[in-house]
Amino acid sequence: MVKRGMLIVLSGPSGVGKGTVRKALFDAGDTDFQYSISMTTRSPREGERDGIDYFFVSKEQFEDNIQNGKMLEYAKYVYNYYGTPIDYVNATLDSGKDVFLEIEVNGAMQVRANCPDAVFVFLTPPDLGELKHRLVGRGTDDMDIIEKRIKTAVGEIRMMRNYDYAVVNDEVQNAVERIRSIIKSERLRVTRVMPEYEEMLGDD
Ligand SMILES: Nc1ncnc2c1ncn2[C@@H]1O[C@H](COP(=O)(O)OP(=O)(O)OP(=O)(O)O)[C@@H](O)[C@H]1O
Ligand SMILES: Nc1nc2c(ncn2[C@@H]2O[C@H](COP(=O)(O)O)[C@@H](O)[C@H]2O)c(=O)[nH]1
Repeated sequence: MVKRGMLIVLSGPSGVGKGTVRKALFDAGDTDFQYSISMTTRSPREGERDGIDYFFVSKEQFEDNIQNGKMLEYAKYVYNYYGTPIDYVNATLDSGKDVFLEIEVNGAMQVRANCPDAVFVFLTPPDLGELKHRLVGRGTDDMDIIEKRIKTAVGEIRMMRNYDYAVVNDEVQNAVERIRSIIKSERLRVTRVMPEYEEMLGDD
């Protein structure tokens, strides 16, 4: 029987650096996670491509997907829907591959309720001043949206207590190393390793 893959969920406020850290981790090439592309009703930013950065859909299409049970989780975040298509995640985990989700906190808590074996990592900024600096520096959002994202961030950081691990993104490489060591120890979790021994020992 194929051993089901590991599901890792990376959350943290907008602008903390989730995408940057995830790309650095993937680019290093020593982990083999499959990135789950999210669906959103947000308009594409300059340079973003449909089916690569997100699946960009209308509000009606997104709500249809919710009604038809096609989302593993979803949330409304600063005027738009964001969510994880369920079929890709299930098919990939069933094939034995590991899956990486990069999502906000309300969606992550839905995953927590439905996927107890998943690993939950919260990426934190060194402080709120630095978070704002990163959001402004990224140059993708108007100032009123940035203010809303910062305001939302305060509540999101309070949710950190519901995660398994907290990782500070001070330097990208440090954050990557911390996540790498979390993955390494999670692979040794007894509940993940035990089924192999149960198979080896048989029924007695
Ligand atoms: N450790 C870091 N030090 C300084 N700048 C960083 C660091 N990590 C990321 N950044 C910068 O912060 C900005 C936001 O990063 P990124 O887009 O990866 O955040 P995010 O958490 O994925 O945001 P969102 O949730 O909105 O997609 C980018 O300009 C990125 O280059
Ligand atoms: N609950 C979910 N949140 C998601 C998903 N994909 C992205 N996100 C989060 O939304 C905000 C805003 O993203 P942005 O691209 O507009 O900056 C950010 O926190 C993302 O992590 C998802 O599938 N589900």
